[in-house]
Amino acid sequence: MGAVNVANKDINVSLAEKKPRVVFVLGGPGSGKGTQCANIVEHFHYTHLSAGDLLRAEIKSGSENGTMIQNMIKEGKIVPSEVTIKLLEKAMLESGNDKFLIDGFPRNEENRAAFEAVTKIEPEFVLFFNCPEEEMEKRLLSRNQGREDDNIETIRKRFKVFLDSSLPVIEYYKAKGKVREIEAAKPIGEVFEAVKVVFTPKAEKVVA
Ligand SMILES: Nc1ncnc2c1ncn2[C@@H]1O[C@H](COP(=O)(O)OP(=O)(O)O)[C@@H](O)[C@H]1O
Ligand SMILES: Nc1ccn([C@@H]2O[C@H](COP(=O)(O)OP(=O)(O)O)[C@@H](O)[C@H]2O)c(=O)n1
Ligand SMILES: [Mg+2]
Repeated sequence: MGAVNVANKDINVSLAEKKPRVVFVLGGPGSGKGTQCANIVEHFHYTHLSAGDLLRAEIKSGSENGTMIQNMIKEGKIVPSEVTIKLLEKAMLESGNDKFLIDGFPRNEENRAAFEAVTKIEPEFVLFFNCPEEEMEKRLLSRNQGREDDNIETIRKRFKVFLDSSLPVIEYYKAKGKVREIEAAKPIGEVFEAVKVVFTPKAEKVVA
């Protein structure tokens, strides 16, 4: 235990020193977070860290937390932030980059407060993909990535968790003027046009 704590403290200290730039990418399940993050990486050279992908990799790695994470994902529940934040911190340090898209995190108040307390990082802004449930449901049911949570029963639970726990986090950042909202129920290219505007520096926008 002692060694683990020392290692975590070191990670927190070196992340705080690096002061990475962070954009949180939020939106309901199937709103297009992962798809748009891939486009943003290509054009704006951020490193994409999906909390869900990191948790799924942790299950595959055979970690001692694997079974707990797998059960929570199957139920659409949010994994304790201690687990998710450790994975995010490790990935940030290993990447060597200094700007990150953190996709699917923070998903509840506990995620948000713990990340802030542990890393001392405030997001530059929050990119919020707003999409009607009906459209998200259609997309998830045809995603075809073999995910154990893309079935109608789990999807309904994830929608409820989004409304009850994740929307309040978006409201929290709205009150701070940090939310950049995108209408996500359009074709992928059109959504990305709106995303580009958010990421393009203001001076360049005037010239263009
Ligand atoms: N604008 C869009 N229009 C139609 N389908 C989309 C759009 N954006 C993403 N998709 C598809 O919807 C599914 C969910 O997208 P994904 O990016 O994985 O969303 P999220 O990460 O928010 O759950 C994927 O199969 C993806 O190809
Ligand atoms: N911050 C997070 C992100 C995801 N997760 C879990 O991982 C699942 C899938 O997350 P995801 O971001 O890959 O899902 P999508 O919104 O991309 O469809 C969630 O339903 C949660 O069970 C979590 O517990 N905590
Ligand atoms: Mg995703």
